[in-house]
Amino acid sequence: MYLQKLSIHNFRCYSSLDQTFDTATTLIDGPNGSGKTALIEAIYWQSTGRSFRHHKSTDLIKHQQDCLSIFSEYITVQENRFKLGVSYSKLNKKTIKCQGEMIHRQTDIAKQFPVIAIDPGCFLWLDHAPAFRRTFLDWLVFHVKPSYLNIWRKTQKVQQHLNKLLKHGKSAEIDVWQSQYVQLAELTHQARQEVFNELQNRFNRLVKYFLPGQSNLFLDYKKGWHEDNLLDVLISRQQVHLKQGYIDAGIHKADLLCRVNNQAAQVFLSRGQKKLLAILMYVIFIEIFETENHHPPVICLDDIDSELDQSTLQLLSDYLQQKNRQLFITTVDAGPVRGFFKNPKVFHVKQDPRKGSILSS
Ligand SMILES: Nc1ncnc2c1ncn2[C@@H]1O[C@H](COP(=O)(O)OP(=O)(O)OP(=O)(O)O)[C@@H](O)[C@H]1O
Repeated sequence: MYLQKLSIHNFRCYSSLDQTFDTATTLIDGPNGSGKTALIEAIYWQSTGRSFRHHKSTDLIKHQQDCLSIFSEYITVQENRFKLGVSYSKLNKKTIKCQGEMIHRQTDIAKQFPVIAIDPGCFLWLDHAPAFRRTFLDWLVFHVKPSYLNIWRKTQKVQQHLNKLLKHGKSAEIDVWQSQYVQLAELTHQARQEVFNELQNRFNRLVKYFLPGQSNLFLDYKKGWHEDNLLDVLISRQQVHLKQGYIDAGIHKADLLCRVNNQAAQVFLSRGQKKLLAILMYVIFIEIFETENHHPPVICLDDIDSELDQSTLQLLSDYLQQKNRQLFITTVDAGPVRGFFKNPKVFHVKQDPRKGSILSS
């Protein structure tokens, strides 16, 4: 599946854009603030309903406009054409249409037209708070095990209720809810552990390939409680939990830890190595996604070249270009990076005072 046509109206700095692409890598270059990221953000937002820059959707509407819309045409491996249109107005009204039919759930679109974005926020994978890596792991588990979403939601609900009881000191009910929480937390942990094992295998393989000098780099999964039995932990800490009004051990404390020689990797690795490692985590996600879904997602990589040296860039671009993946890559200057890709299509973005951002080849 690849994105062949894209029309953007009133999305951030774009008033109107109509562009066709092919399966070759698309390099988008231009000065700071010209609209490179906004272009891949539009592709990502249309599929997922979210911006990777964590802004409210209303911020995406071009200033002084009331509504944005994005139309695209995807071509499947069997050469079938799918027309997709998403519009969003300041009144929070969103309309999604596929082949002219109204679609009510964004997740149906995200599944059918998957787009994965790797942006500078992702590059801080190691430096982010644990919640970021936990969400990353959960995101991976949701894709591998669709039933996980249900378990995860139930666990969150029971945990919220348990915390409410602790806050109001309702000790009589706590035991029952604690046991229920432990059962669900164990299921959540098991699913995370299984997917983590797969993640770890792939991580070890990719580190050997991309960072051969870092043979002491290890990825670990912390489940969120220290002892084997979570119930024992909750019972022994109940007085503390009653005092603070919440449990401090459980699935909300899980994390992925990366170590070099038993030292936290984030304090040891260079900025470029940390960026590469972060990209590798998303490469693993892409690989696992492809294994589960049998087709590659569209990959958007923002600001690829900063902090990566030439040989790393070559390795990475060779790796990403396998399996007919469609890549959209932004860079301030395509000149030095175009040689890393097979016949890339280069587009230049610039701001026009009247028309907003415009694209030229
Ligand atoms: N809702 C909006 N309406 C109009 N313009 C906007 C809106 N939101 C953001 N912009 C502008 O869009 C422009 C493009 O931003 P974008 O992040 O895409 O630039 P970029 O080319 O990726 O820059 P950099 O190289 O610095 O990362 C910016 O100048 C920004 O001020």
